[in-house]
Amino acid sequence: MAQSTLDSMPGASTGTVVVTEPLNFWGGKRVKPRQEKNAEPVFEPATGRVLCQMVPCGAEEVDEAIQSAYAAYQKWSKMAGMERARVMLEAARIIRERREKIAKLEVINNGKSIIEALVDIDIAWQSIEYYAGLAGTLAGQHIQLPGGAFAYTRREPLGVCVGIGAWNYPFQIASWKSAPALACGNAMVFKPSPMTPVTAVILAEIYKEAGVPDGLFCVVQGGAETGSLLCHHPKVAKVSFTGSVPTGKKVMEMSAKSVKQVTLELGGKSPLIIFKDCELENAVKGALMANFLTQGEVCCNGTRVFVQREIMPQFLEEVVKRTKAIPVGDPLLESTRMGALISKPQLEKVLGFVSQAKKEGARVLCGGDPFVPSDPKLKGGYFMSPCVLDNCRDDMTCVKEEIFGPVMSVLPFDTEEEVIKRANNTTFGLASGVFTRDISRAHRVAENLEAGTCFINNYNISPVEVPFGGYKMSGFGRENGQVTIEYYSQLKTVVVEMGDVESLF
Ligand SMILES: NC(=O)C1=CN([C@@H]2O[C@H](COP(=O)(O)OP(=O)(O)OC[C@H]3O[C@@H](n4cnc5c(N)ncnc54)[C@H](O)[C@@H]3O)[C@@H](O)[C@H]2O)C=CC1
Ligand SMILES: C[N+](C)(C)CCCC(=O)O
Repeated sequence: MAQSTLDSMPGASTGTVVVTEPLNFWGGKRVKPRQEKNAEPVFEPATGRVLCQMVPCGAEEVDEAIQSAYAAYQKWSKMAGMERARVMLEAARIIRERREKIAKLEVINNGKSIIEALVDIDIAWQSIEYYAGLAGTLAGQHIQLPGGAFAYTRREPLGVCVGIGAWNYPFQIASWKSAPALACGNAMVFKPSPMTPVTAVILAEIYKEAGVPDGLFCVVQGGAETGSLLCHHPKVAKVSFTGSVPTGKKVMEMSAKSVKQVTLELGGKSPLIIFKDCELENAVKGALMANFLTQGEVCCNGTRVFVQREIMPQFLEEVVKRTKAIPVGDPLLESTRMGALISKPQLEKVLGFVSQAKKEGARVLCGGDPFVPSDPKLKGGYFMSPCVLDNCRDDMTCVKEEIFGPVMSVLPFDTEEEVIKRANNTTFGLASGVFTRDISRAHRVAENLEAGTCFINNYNISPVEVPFGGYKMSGFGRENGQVTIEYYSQLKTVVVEMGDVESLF
């Protein structure tokens, strides 16, 4: 049953797959929803067809999943880091072996191109492999005290952690959250976005197959209500959330009631600054990478592209030429470079941003329209042509708000000082980028930008060794890199007396 969705993948094409297996997972197996009455249809973005039903978990189901995670945590946390590492390495190996099938299912549910989904799945197993490597290195400190006394610290897990995911990187987000959690000895209950429910449960099955105790990685389906049940549950020690700023604030508020730790990966409106001394072809490629991955539905996208005035004409000519050449269409074809947006409302929202931009005086240099591919089966898909906006000003809606679609806003600038001020004039602070051949300038700009990441002469690469996370309202806490161990563990201090107690009483 479990394997059957994946097993049907090799021959699957767009418009053919229906998922009927239960999508919840706890106690080491898939679990049928208790009542189907609140089922919501899940759509295949490339066709608009119903892919499956998502049935939200209620309070009893959430509690069952958390209890099962807690039981697994008690076993897993007692194992040596090296033993946990071995299981995690096996999980990474299985994902690598099934990468094509998992990527295909991800495409069918998310709409992104297969070429990107394969990279996503690779980054997912790499993250599990990376944290497996760290699991055996967790250690404390030994501190000498007077009179032979000493103290030592232990790095201990938190307990049951909750992961709440967005729909743009469904499998990758589940892996990025569970890998450091599991490496530290925690269990995780993961809730995917209700729009992309089908691949998290595949990860749960793979962890099980690799040998984790039953319940260690659970999946509960649902939306806001299920999410808030998770954030309120007394047995949950931490919530790691990826999504929008308004929901992130609610998650933090709910978690505060029982003092749960929180990691928030929220939205952005990141600046990409292109100086006239850049290598122009690389800067243009960087701008495309910064805006058009996953149909522009990426939180760290560099959607405010500041271009130094002297090179604006050449930049625009090249960026428009390349944007017009992006093959949009069937996301399962290897030649496709842009697939369908996640949903009809999201498509309408993004097109709404483009028409608002026009009203406010922006000029559409290309794209920004609904796109109907010639293949009849894609007629109901949520496609649009990637868009470049010129004549933008800092006060325009398209420059201030996160669009989450394939829309690049280009803004001219004159001086470094001016562009830093304008780049930082936002409540977001997730990422940033700079293209220049002047190395001092590159590092000076990186220092002065208020963002959790700055890419120099590239954009949107995400090696798992490198920490990722926001400044300002883009959130706090980090994912990936060594530092994330600190966000999934706590330090215990043990103080040891070797002599007599000197009592004041
Ligand atoms: N930073 C990022 O990676 C992402 C940002 N976004 C932004 O958010 C916008 C809306 O997308 P949504 O998927 O609706 O984002 P969202 O922030 O509403 O949802 C993200 C996750 O939180 C869950 N959730 C919703 N309400 C909750 C609550 N009250 N308590 C606990 N969990 C809750 C959702 O079910 C989903 O799993 C997008 O248009 C985009 O601007 C969306 C997805 C990813
Ligand atoms: C993989 N990467 C860097 C393109 C995006 C990851 C952040 C997100 O969830 O949007």
